[in-house]
Amino acid sequence: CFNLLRSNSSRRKLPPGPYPFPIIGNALQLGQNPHRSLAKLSKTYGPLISLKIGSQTVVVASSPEMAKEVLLTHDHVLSGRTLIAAAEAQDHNINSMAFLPVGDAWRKIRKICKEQMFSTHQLDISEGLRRAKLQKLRDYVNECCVSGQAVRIEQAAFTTTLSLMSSTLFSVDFGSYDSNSSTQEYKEAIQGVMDTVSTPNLVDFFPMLRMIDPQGIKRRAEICLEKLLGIFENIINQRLESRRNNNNNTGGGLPKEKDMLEALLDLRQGNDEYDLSCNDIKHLLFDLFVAGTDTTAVTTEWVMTELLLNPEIMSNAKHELKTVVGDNAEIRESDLSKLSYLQAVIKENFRYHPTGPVLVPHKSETDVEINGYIIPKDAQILVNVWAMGRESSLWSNPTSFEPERFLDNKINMKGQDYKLLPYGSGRRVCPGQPLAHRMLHLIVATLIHNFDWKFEGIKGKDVNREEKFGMILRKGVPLRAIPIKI
Ligand code: HEM
Repeated sequence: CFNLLRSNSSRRKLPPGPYPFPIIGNALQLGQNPHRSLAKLSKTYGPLISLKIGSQTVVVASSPEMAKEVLLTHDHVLSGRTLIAAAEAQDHNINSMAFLPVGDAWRKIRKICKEQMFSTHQLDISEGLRRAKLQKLRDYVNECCVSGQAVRIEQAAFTTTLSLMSSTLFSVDFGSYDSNSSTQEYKEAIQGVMDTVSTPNLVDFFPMLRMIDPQGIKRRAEICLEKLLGIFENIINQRLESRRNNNNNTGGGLPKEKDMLEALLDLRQGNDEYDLSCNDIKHLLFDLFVAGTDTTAVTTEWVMTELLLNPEIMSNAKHELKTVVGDNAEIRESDLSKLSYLQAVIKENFRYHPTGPVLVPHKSETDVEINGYIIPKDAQILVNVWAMGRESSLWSNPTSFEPERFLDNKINMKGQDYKLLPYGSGRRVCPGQPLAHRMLHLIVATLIHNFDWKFEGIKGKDVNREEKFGMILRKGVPLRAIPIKI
């Protein structure tokens, strides 16, 4: 009885929201597209709402003001992560930057990422590793031109990001455009991990089911994580071996790799502040690899879809590339800052098709008061950036793709403009953004500077903007397009 009274009184102070059904709470109200259902609910109940999913309280912020409250004003207590069963596979949760609570271990990894791995200096010295991989993309699309074959854009973008990421991280090329190659295996493992962390798991909402794992999600996660972590362990061991051999070779060994693994291993020497164990490095490579590959590939597919659906915008972007890059097939990373129209296209894409529609869920570490409402300790916090991108009070013609809206303003994507937050903001902001920015612009620029594109099939019939919800918002129907050599 005491508990009942308590839950009723705390319910009164919670942000408003639909009344929860017993046991399941509001689960059925979320449907296939929770980002859209939550956007609708926020129209009824306001920009800060609360729901119950099983035993979990979920709070959703859907306006720039509420996003700022969550990600800036109260960021220090709202930057936790809800522990989900899938993340416990291979003890990843206790080693992972993406799942560790904000504390010393997490801070150390973030500092290394910011200052050492994703610094402009480190990215500049690893540029050469990426250049050759874009040549491979051009070669592949050229072959498709010759054979008149359509390119499955998400597949090609995935292979390219896999190639760019594995080269940047440890100078091994995992990406091959040959459909029978091991690329498919990596893809399955990476997307397997993404699926296991995105699929709503009953266990996470009804903890008493933990032992049973009724959907088998934890078991699947164990398989995918074991596979990828095993690959990274081998790569680290081989690199340690070759560093030892190089040190023993007094006549000057092989030139040092310029990749991030080498930078991480160099840092360990006599530097406690940056000292990560091999186990830490293995889990870090895993996080970067999984968080960086699929996100960038899916975003590329959305950008290409919009460019194909909007021929005038495609033509403007091509014209800018011709002016800045000239007839060179190769786009240099130093060209990117001069491509303001292309940058506007990518921003507009993030507004319209944010890759993480509700960011990655945060968790409140204590009770917090926002706008007179209590966000209880351990609540899951979502920021519905998808809803903000479609809000007509924030954007004119929100359902129309208009990169021009970003040409005359200084809105950036670094987390300072709360109406455009594709990488989040505050303590948990995406650490890989500087690399993502380069990869994304390079892949799109390479595809459109060197080729014309036309839809396979009839425009409008086969190509649409249907979405498939998950931690990443995928295209419902994959884009296939036919390249034409310019
Ligand atoms: C289009 C590309 C990308 C997008 C849209 C994106 C977006 C995001 C978002 C929204 C978050 C969650 C922020 C939050 O919790 O509030 C995040 C976290 C993260 N991202 Fe990215 N990301 C991208 C690419 C990358 C790349 C290339 C890497 C690494 C190489 C990366 C590594 C990470 C990691 C490790 C986290 C978790 C950080 C933490 O919890 O402390 N991401 N990203």
